[in-house]
Amino acid sequence: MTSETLPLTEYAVCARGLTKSYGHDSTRVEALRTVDVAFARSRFTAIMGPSGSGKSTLMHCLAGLDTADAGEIIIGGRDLMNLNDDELTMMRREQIGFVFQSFNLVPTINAKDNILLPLSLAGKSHDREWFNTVIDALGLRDRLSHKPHELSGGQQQRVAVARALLTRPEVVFGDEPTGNLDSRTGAEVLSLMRTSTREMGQTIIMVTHDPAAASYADTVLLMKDGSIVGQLDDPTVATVTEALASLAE
Ligand SMILES: Nc1ncnc2c1ncn2[C@@H]1O[C@H](COP(=O)(O)OP(=O)(O)OP(=O)(O)O)[C@@H](O)[C@H]1O
Repeated sequence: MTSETLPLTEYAVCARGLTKSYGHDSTRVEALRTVDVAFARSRFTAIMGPSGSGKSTLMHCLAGLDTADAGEIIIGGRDLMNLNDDELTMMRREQIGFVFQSFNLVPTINAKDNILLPLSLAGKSHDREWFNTVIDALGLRDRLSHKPHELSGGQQQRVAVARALLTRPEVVFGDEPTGNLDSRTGAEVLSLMRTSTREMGQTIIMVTHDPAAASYADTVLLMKDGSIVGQLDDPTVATVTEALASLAE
């Protein structure tokens, strides 16, 4: 998925020359080694690789949750690396959606208010038609008045997905979004995420260790030692498992 194959405007997220290291001298770890990567719009991409290969660092830098040492990260036509703290906060609120393993819902408010929270924080009203489309696609209509503890894990994660989709962000980042769900519920959430790319044009980038989860993506990017070392299109559990095994050799 190099940025040479499509015009730059076709990419939701583009990064060039991304480097990030932790520690100093003998404890120095190069978590990202000059990574160039571009994520086409309306695609579902999974990032995989052995433990310590730099997946989370890459995702956190792309999402503006961590700062790279050098490079460019273009989202919605703006370079994240040049934004001040306030601009970055606005960018994360408006252009970026998040779905975490631990759902991260506010326990004291109901599902509807959780879904609307990013817009409420930005002082914006919601587009009712889009809200209805999202909650119907995610099967949440009869759960809106429930608080998170009154919902199953899968329902809570669907609320988190709805919250991420509601601002129509440039990109939704998922960090092991089905890591806390049983396999059937996880499959349900992943197919809804895939539907959002196909039917709503959403771009999704997900870090996962699970070949079954990755098989829902359009593309798998493979990382090793802080670099992207391969790509699998139309992945299946078998091709992902084989690719991961060959990375471990
Ligand atoms: N805060 C930190 N301080 C020091 N080193 C770190 C820190 N965060 C990550 N690293 C190191 O950077 C490298 C990449 O870590 P990262 O968490 O991005 O890998 P990962 O592929 O997401 O791993 P995992 O699959 O285990 O979650 C690893 O060697 C890790 O030990």
